[in-house]
Amino acid sequence: MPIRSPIGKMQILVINSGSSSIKFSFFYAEAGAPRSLFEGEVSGIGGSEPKFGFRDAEGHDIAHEAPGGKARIASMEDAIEFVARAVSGPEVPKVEAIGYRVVHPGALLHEHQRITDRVMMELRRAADFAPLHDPEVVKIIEAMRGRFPAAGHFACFDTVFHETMPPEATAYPLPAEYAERGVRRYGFHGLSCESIVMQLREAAVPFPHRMVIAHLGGGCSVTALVDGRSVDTSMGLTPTGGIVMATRPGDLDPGLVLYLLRQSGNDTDAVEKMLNHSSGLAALSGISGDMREVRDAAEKGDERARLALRIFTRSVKKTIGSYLALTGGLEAVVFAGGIGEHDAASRAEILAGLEPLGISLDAGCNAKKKDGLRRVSMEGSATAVYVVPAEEDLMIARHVARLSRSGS
Ligand SMILES: Nc1ncnc2c1ncn2[C@@H]1O[C@H](COP(=O)(O)OP(=O)(O)O)[C@@H](O)[C@H]1O
Ligand SMILES: CC(=O)OP(=O)(O)O
Ligand SMILES: [Mg+2]
Repeated sequence: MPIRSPIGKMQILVINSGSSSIKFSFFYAEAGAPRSLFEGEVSGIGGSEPKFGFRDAEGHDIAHEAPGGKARIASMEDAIEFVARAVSGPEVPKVEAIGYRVVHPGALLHEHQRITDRVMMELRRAADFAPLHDPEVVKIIEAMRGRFPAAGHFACFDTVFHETMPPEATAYPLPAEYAERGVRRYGFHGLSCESIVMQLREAAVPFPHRMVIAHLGGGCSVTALVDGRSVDTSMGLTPTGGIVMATRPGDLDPGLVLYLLRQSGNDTDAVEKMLNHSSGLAALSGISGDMREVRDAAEKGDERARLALRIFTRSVKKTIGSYLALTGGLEAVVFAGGIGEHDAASRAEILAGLEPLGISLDAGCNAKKKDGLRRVSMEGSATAVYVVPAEEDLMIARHVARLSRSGS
C-alpha cells in the first residue's frame, strides 16, 4: 500500500547510524512539528543475524524481512544500499531532504548545517575524535549524496547542544597548544538532551531549573543543565569517556592508557579497538554489552554480571552526585536511552540511598511498563524523577525543516 504524505509538505528522511545499525525515520514537515510517516532499521550489520524492520507511524509492521534475505546485509555498504532502496520505492513519498545524526563534527563546526564538500572534508578529518561513529556516517552520507543528488543533505551534531558549557567545563588542564588544536570537552547525546528539554517544556509539569539527564543506551552519558542549557557533561573529547557503557569503559586514569600503549608496542589500533568495542559492561560481565543479557545473567546468580551492574550503577550515581554538588540542588533527574527508558532496575539501583538528598523514587510507578514521558518519583520528592524518550530523530527533522526553510 502506498505511504502518502499530505500534499505540499516537505518530506524528510532522518538517518541515525551506529557502529552496527542504521535507523531511519521518514517525516513530513508542515508549519508545526514534523510528523512521522514511517521508520525502520537495519541492525546486526556484519553479524550472523542481521535484522530489518520497517513500521508505519502507529507501529504496524510494513516489512521485517530484507529483500534478498539476511545474507544481503553483510556489510555497512550493503545496509546503506538496502536503506536507499527501502526509501526510494514507488510506494514511498519522494525524499526531499536528508538529516544525518553525526556524533563528532571535529574542531571547527559549531552548528547543525547543510552538507557541502567542505563539511565532508571536516567530517573525514574528525574520524580520530569518534572512530566508532564518524567513519560509518561519512560512508553513509557519501552513498546517499550519490543516490539522492537532488535532495538537501544536512548534518546534525551530537555536540551542538553542549556549546553552552562554560570554559571551566570544556578546558582540559593541558598545555594551551592542545586546546588550539581542538582538544577540549565536546560532550555528546546533545540531540537527545535537546529533545528532552523540548518535551519537558511542552509537558504539563513545572520546568526544572536545575536538572541532570542520564542518557543510558549503548553509549551512556550524564549531563547537568541549568535553565535548559548544558553546563557540564560526562563525555569529553570523545564518546569513549565519562560513565561506564556497553562496550566503552568511560573515564580512565590517562596513565593507564599510556601503559596499555607501551605494553602493546604502540599498537594504537589494537588499544583503540579494545577501548571502544571490548570494554564496559561487555568486559566486566564477560557476557555481553547488552543490559538485558547482563541483567538476566545477574538474576540467575552470575557473580561477574552482578559486579558489572554494581560498577555501572556506581559510575552513574557518582556522576549524578557530582552534578548535584555543582548545581547546588536538582529539581529533576531524567532517565533516557534504551536502559534509562526501559530498565526500571537500573533506575532504582542508581537512585538507591539518595532520599536524604531529596530524591525519592516511587517503586510502584518506576516498575510500571509505560511509554512516553512520565514521572516516577514520590509525590513529596524534592527532586522529580522523569523517564523521557530520547527523540533524536524528531529533533533532527525539526532542524532540517528549519535549515531548509531558512535557505541555509
Ligand atoms: N526492556 C529493556 N530492559 C533493559 N534494558 C533494555 C531494554 N530495552 C533496551 N534495553 C537496553 O538498552 C540498550 C540499548 O539502548 P539504545 O538507546 O537503543 O542504544 P543505542 O545507543 O544503540 O541507540 C541495551 O543495553 C539494551 O539492553
Ligand atoms: C555519542 C554516543 O555514544 O552515541 P550512541 O550512544 O548512539 O553510541
Ligand atoms: Mg543512541
